[in-house]
Amino acid sequence: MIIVLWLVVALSVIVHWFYRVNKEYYVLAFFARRVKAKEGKSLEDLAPIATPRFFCGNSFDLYGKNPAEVFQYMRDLAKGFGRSYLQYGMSISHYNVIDAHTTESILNHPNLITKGMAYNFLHPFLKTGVLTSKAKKWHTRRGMLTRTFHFNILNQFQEIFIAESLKFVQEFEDDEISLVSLREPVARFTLNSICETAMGIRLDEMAEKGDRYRENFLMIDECFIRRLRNPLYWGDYFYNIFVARDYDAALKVCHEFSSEIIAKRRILLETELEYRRATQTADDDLCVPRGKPFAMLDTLICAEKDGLIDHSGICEEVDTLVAEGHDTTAVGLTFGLMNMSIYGEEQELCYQEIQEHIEDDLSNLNLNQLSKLKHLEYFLKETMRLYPAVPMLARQAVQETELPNGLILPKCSQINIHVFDIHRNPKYWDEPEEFRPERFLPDNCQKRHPYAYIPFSAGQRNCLGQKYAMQEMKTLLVVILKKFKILPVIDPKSIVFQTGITLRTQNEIKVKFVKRKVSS
Ligand code: HEM
Repeated sequence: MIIVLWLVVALSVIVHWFYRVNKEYYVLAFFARRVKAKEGKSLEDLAPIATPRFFCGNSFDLYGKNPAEVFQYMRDLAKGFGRSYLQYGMSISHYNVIDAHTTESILNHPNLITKGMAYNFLHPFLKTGVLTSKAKKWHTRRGMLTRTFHFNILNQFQEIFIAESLKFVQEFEDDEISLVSLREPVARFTLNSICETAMGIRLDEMAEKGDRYRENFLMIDECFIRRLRNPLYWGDYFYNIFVARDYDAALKVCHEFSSEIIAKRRILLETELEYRRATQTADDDLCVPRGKPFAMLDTLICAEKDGLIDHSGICEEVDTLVAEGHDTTAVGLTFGLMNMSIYGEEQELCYQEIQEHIEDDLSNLNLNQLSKLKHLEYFLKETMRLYPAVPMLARQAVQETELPNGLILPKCSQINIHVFDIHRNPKYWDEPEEFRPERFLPDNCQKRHPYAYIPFSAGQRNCLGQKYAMQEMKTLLVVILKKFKILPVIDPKSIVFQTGITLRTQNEIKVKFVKRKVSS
């Protein structure tokens, strides 16, 4: 009897304690500190909480799901709530944002510049380069790289984009009709382009190594999603014990590829600098581009000579630029070509515009001429609306942070900005699933919230390569459209998306290239 009494007392103490603690913490999610609402506001009105799948808050909601199911799960939550919502898992609160107003306040908030936890999953690959680094390191690296995306430098890259685009079409020129599975040739084009422009190295002699890099890059993508789905692998401890070794070989291939590029460029740059020293005038700065294309990598090597970065820092940035610079544009081009095939009338408009502004002899094609292709620009923008290469951005609160909407995020809160859902949110887009490039005519953009369209993110940590990306994508499309008519093979409704580092699909995206008749 006494034991039962003691048990009842102990139970009431626990329940009482549980209740008290639970006001601050979401106990079942392993003590996740709760998000609060500013006085006078209701938390439920500001952000509903997603119902957990298991008893530990939302910790295991993604567990056991395949990449397509993870993608669909996030879309279902966004559709179900129709507004930004909260989750609690593994002692952390997660704020999922699907509206433009909140996105604007987050991307411009001084406390929210640090990237979210998901970027830690990229550390074994990219370490802490500009994409993943924080605080002062990020600031220095960002400053260093920003100058390398200057208009004059991008204009010098045009010759390379044209040459690589011609190489791309050459593969299909012998046949009247080619059935093209886009992933491989498009990713080869974008990898060749980033290596030759930003790194100053042609992959011709390293073609086989480039192929292996791309294969192994996909393995790293698989590792990313494996960590995302299983919260036990969010931290490094269990990841290092149970998972890391499965990806050692893939990481080694990718790191060796970038190291070889750096070693080759060091030799080429030294030869170039020796020549410059011999012909130097009094006010010449050796490390400022003069006439010849100056690779972005050269800026980093020169900064190393000034003690601003070391060899491992250069490796981080090369890994980041090669990965980010080839994979994202490959996604954009794949969906761009798919949309050209599906929307024949839009393709024809782009083709007519190209014929009007761009000569068949492409040697004079430059940035000014590309800027005349307005319809092509709207076409690409609409493609990136429906198929954003980076479907989710993540940030974390380095300290307790109050947002303008009245939500108070505790320290370490994770913020996921679901670009995919914002881009299809009916609040900003009429019939969001429809492909309509005219949405981007200047008049049609005026009334839209500027953060309803953020394929390149926005604010301080926006994409450094967005002009580069548009230039590269437009050039390949110009060259392809001049040579081929593109016909559809797949129905866009059949596409099964997958979560990955960038937007992935379960199905192969294919089109048909039909040779255009040469007009006499
Ligand atoms: C269609 C092509 C591209 C898309 C859609 C895209 C998108 C993005 C987005 C959304 C971010 C922000 C990521 C975040 O906040 O977490 C980003 C960052 C970045 N992008 Fe891109 N990108 C593209 C192409 C490129 C290219 C070609 C390069 C380089 C040549 C590049 C270099 C970078 C870098 C260095 C960052 C990190 C910026 C920072 O954190 O300060 N991107 N990109």
